[in-house]
Amino acid sequence: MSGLALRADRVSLGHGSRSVVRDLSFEVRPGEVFAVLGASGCGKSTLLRGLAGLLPVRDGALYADDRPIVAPAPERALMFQDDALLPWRSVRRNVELPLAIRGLSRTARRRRAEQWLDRVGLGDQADRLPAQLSGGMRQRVQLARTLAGEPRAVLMDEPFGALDAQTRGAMQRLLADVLRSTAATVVFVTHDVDEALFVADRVAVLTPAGIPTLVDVPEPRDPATRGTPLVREAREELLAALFERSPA
Ligand SMILES: Nc1ncnc2c1ncn2[C@@H]1O[C@H](COP(=O)(O)OP(=O)(O)OP(=O)(O)O)[C@@H](O)[C@H]1O
Repeated sequence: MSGLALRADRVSLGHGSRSVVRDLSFEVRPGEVFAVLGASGCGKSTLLRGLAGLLPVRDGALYADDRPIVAPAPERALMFQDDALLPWRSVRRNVELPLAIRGLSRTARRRRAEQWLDRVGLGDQADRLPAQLSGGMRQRVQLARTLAGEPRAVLMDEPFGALDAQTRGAMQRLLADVLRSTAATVVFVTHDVDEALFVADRVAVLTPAGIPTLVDVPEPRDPATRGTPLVREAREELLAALFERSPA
């Protein structure tokens, strides 16, 4: 399984009569973790829905491996901030859901769900209901469910936005860890510059002009490099792009 190459070619997206994203172009390389930052309301979620195939493009095009994206597909999985688990199904049966859709046998589904729950540290919670878990644990179940389906691209919309700082840090480290074992391409929308600098290989700041500012992350997903001069420099660059000013 290889990660999908994703591409926006002068794409415009919107809601009703209103265009939100205009003339936007960028490429995400296979297997890359690509974070998207931008002012509130600039269209980050709209872009993610477009990449998921949930929102038709108005102009230009979005591509997955050079095929135009026109509808949702299991190879592109979306993970939200909101708790999207089914409350009446046990944790294990929630993780089994994408596997059932893919037609895996009952035994294979169960085995794969249990493996993924182990990987996110919830092997002993499989029989509980989502309401019996904390918010952080529920996000771990969502992560397991998203990755268990072996998508070639994972589209994450502020997945840790609702968590407290400590749980959020733990989730970022867990994500970095589990991504090592998948080849999936990840597009990660966040408000948090430091989160982007930790989880991503490259960060895009959406600007109204359509050409995002792109910043390479030095030593991604290595907690030891947080705060090093190179990372501080990348941080300054991102903040400058976000606030549309030149670096000091
Ligand atoms: N379903 C919808 N119908 C109508 N307008 C919408 C819809 N979803 C989003 N919008 C509008 O589109 C604009 C962009 O919204 P979007 O959620 O994509 O921005 P965002 O950058 O993700 O914002 P935030 O950082 O605050 O989450 C906003 O003005 C929003 O009100």
